[in-house]
Amino acid sequence: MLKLENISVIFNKGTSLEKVALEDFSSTIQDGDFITMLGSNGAGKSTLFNVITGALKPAKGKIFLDSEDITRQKEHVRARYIGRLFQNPEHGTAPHLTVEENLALAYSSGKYGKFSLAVHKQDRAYFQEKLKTLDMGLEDRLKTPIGLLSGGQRQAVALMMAVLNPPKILLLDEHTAALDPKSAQKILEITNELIQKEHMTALMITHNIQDALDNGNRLFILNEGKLIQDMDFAQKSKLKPADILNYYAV
Ligand SMILES: Nc1ncnc2c1ncn2[C@@H]1O[C@H](COP(=O)(O)OP(=O)(O)OP(=O)(O)O)[C@@H](O)[C@H]1O
Repeated sequence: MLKLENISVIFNKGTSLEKVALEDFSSTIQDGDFITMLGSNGAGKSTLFNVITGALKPAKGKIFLDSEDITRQKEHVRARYIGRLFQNPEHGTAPHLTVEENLALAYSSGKYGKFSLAVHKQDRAYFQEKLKTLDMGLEDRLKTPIGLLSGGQRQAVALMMAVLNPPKILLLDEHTAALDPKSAQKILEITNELIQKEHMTALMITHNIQDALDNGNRLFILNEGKLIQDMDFAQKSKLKPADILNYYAV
């Protein structure tokens, strides 16, 4: 369980550029929840992710993981149980390193406690087996520099890197937005499969209303730093994209 209690984030406090990015944000996220998140540009969605990962310290409020207060816990410590994927598949992968070296980097940090490019024989077999489940032929591209892959292929590897040591919490920050519709659909399918198989708790930011309605068991809508809607599966299942538009800032 991840509990956010009265979280506020204020940028440039006390200056003419002061911006309240999150205001008294509270929510309890249950284990196994897959929450899709919508909201206007600047609503505070990425800020919320930054608070969860520890990249940003809130001005006010507390975060609990189960019963542990992690508000002051450093980002690198939280990285052991939080995975994050970004819009741009280039973010989080090293273009000049091969597919297997990128996977080794991600895997070694969790398994051996330090980053290493060395690809152990048994790990190579494990990477191949994992890539095969993507059904994109990537198991035959282990020696290809990742920068030579297409955006969709690269995002699939990035997703695999994020879950090689399955995190408790997976944060998806518009991770299909830069992909063509077919690749985006494929990555979403794989995302759903991995979340279920590894029993992860996930939050997914998207600007695609249909994707927000079709995926997950819960929907957050943010506006001006506040959680203005928190819908369960039954509530969101009744909605059509047009209904959601009413919640956007004009
Ligand atoms: N480092 C920062 N310094 C100052 N202001 C910031 C900073 N980061 C975010 N903001 C501001 O905080 C507000 C929330 O930004 P945030 O990136 O969380 O929005 P978002 O909902 O993710 O938007 P988008 O959909 O455009 O990605 C915005 O007004 C943004 O300009």
